[in-house]
Amino acid sequence: MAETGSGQTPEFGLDDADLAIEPTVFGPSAFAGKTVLISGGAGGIGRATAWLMARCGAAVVLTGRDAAKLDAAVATLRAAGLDASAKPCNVRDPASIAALHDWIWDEVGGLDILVNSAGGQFPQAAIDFSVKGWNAVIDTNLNGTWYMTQEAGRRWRDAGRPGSIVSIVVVTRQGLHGVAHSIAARSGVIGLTQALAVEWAPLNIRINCVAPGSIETPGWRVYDPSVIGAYPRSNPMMRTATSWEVAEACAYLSGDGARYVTGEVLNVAGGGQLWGETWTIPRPDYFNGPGRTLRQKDETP
Ligand SMILES: CCCCCCCCCCC/C=C/C(=O)SCCNC(=O)CCNC(=O)[C@H](O)C(C)(C)COP(=O)(O)OP(=O)(O)OC[C@H]1O[C@@H](n2cnc3c(N)ncnc32)[C@H](O)[C@@H]1OP(=O)(O)O
Ligand SMILES: NC(=O)C1=CN([C@@H]2O[C@H](COP(=O)(O)OP(=O)(O)OC[C@H]3O[C@@H](n4cnc5c(N)ncnc54)[C@H](OP(=O)(O)O)[C@@H]3O)[C@@H](O)[C@H]2O)C=CC1
Repeated sequence: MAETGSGQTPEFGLDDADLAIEPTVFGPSAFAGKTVLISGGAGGIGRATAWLMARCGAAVVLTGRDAAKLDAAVATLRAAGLDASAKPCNVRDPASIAALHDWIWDEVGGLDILVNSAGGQFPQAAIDFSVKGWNAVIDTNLNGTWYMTQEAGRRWRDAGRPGSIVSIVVVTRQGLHGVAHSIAARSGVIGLTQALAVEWAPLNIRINCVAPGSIETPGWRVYDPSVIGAYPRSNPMMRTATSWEVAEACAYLSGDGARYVTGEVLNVAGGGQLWGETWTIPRPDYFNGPGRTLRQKDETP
């Protein structure tokens, strides 16, 4: 784990020095002339996506709540000769999203691609969720993604320009436990994506999701080391992955290579979506027993 250009040492994941040189399948002008807005752009996956697309010629605009974190990320991108800027915004606040888009359309010259990577949750047994905790996760991941998506869609419609959106979700169908609030929110984002893929096709707007598996990023700080230790075994490839591996999926789906793809969820999870279960809290004892045969069905597990 190395120092970031911002002087911060991330606990997990690639730093800016890594992101500046990671090899990519995309050519240096794959995103030339494109402006890409990335929420969560100073976080793990968002930052990797910013580096990848900027290295491929895009003007990247980062957003998130923490202005200092954004400024540091932009400084290292610019120091590498890349086109980057930032403006803080809370995705839970539609007014701050409108202000961000005003700035992008007035000062940056418009938008081509939106990557919704702002998000997260905390690990907790669902039965213990507080109302505030539930609302924080739903508001960030479902409402926040919707507010950002709707604002981008309206601007593209009004400008008569095409657009492309990629929203980062989680693998909802199988195997991720201890984050039921997030599964609920992300299932909403996936349903929204499928609905909008149809409604917005006439507007020439494509919309897709990427569902990452175990990706080492600073966001992992909220998980207990004992559960993080099991993440390499959360998929048949038996490893965790880098934010770069998710960034390449975002670049594919948002770019011209996916021009006939809309309404999809691309799992970038090493096959984890077909595998066993993963816990973000310690696995309850109930699931650690041998299980019961039919003859034993009335016994305590
Ligand atoms: C099947 C294949 C899949 C395999 C996958 C395998 C491995 C998966 C790895 C884990 C899965 C996902 C990982 C990630 O997504 S990591 C990257 C994302 N980053 C984060 O999650 C960072 C932390 N989360 C956040 O910052 C969230 O955005 C959050 C919504 C929690 C932040 O909101 P806010 O800033 O408003 O948070 P507050 O601190 O103000 O809290 C608001 C209330 O929320 C409750 N809360 C918060 N934290 C906890 C906690 N740790 N425990 C219990 N409750 C919590 C609480 O009510 C807060 O209010 P109070 O502070 O007043 O009590
Ligand atoms: N890492 C993993 O293993 C996995 C991650 N994911 C998902 O991928 C996405 C990116 O995660 P990752 O990069 O790992 O996590 P990080 O925590 O590193 O990045 C998330 C970013 O979201 C921003 N953010 C959070 N809340 C808000 C808000 N209300 N408004 C604006 N920005 C906000 C944060 O910036 P700031 O604090 O400045 O607001 C932060 O930089 C998340 O949705 C995450 O849940 C899904 C599956 C697995």
